[in-house]
Amino acid sequence: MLEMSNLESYPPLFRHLSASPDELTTNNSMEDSSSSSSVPIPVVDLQCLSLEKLGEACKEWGVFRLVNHGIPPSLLSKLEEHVRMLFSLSFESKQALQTNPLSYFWGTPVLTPSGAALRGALNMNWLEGINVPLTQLPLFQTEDPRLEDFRHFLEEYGRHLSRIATTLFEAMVKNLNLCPKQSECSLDESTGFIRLYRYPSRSSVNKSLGMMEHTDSSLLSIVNQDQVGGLEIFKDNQWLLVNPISDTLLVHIGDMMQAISDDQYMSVKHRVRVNKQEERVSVCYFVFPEKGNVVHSSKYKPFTYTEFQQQVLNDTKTLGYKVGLQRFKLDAPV
Ligand SMILES: O=C(O)CCC(=O)C(=O)O
Ligand SMILES: [Fe+2]
Repeated sequence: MLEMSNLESYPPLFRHLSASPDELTTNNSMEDSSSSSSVPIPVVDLQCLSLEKLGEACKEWGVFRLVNHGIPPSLLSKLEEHVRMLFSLSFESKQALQTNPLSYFWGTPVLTPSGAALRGALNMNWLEGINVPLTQLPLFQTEDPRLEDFRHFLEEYGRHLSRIATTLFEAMVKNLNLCPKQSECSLDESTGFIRLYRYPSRSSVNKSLGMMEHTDSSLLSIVNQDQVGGLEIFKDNQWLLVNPISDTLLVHIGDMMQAISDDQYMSVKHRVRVNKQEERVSVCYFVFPEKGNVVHSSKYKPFTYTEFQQQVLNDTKTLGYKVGLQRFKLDAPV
């Protein structure tokens, strides 16, 4: 059940579903067991960056922990504090953020900006989020000093993330030894955006996903999760829990990076499990190729990120899920 004290901060549909748990019996195949033991996710040190270790992690796992990333721990904890504060605002106040460059969403936003296109409550992500396009953050005007502080923290965090993503991308391009045509497709810092998430706790339902399984469409995604945990990656046919480690970031290879690398790097499938007792927050950064850049690969038809994104949107609307890179395989049906 959602916390009573905080009830007015949740979207009305969540309050309703929480009161009648049977409606959210998902078909998300949560029966498969998930190991709660810590898994040996590779660790990459940004200060002493080894191309070999980085390459191995991207090829075998598609995900790694990043240490010595240069973000002060005090900034990370301030950010988490402010994310919690922001989500604890009333549902109406969060909806009002919509008028700023920020946008507030909940459930499964691709399908349902307003919650209208849900097929019952099946497959609904049990989360609320705030989308922050970093280049537009200076336009965020507020009279509320707490939100003003929040903007500053986000701006500072965004600068760190741009630096980290660029450093990692350049190292990956070196590690892959791409031919000039492949390396034409480059990371565009101005595409970077941050998503803040809150996954409400859900003690009354046994089987529930906060976010359904997916791969990210980005070049790289960088996740900063709190100590509650719940993020799982799919490897060797099983779901593995990614235990949170404080002051450590998690970097995912996205679909665009997989395509550029000729499938040498893997865009890792992942999902988020809801915690029964505690709500979880995370701060995720995504970055993409330059708009007009064509992805050239021996495995895929040439395509731009804009075309990819359009295809994902069409598939999500018509099929209810993302097909992803398979659509662009050289031998894919037209
Ligand atoms: O909240 C998380 O830890 C992961 C979120 C995620 O996978 C995404 O936004 O694509
Ligand atoms: Fe993701």
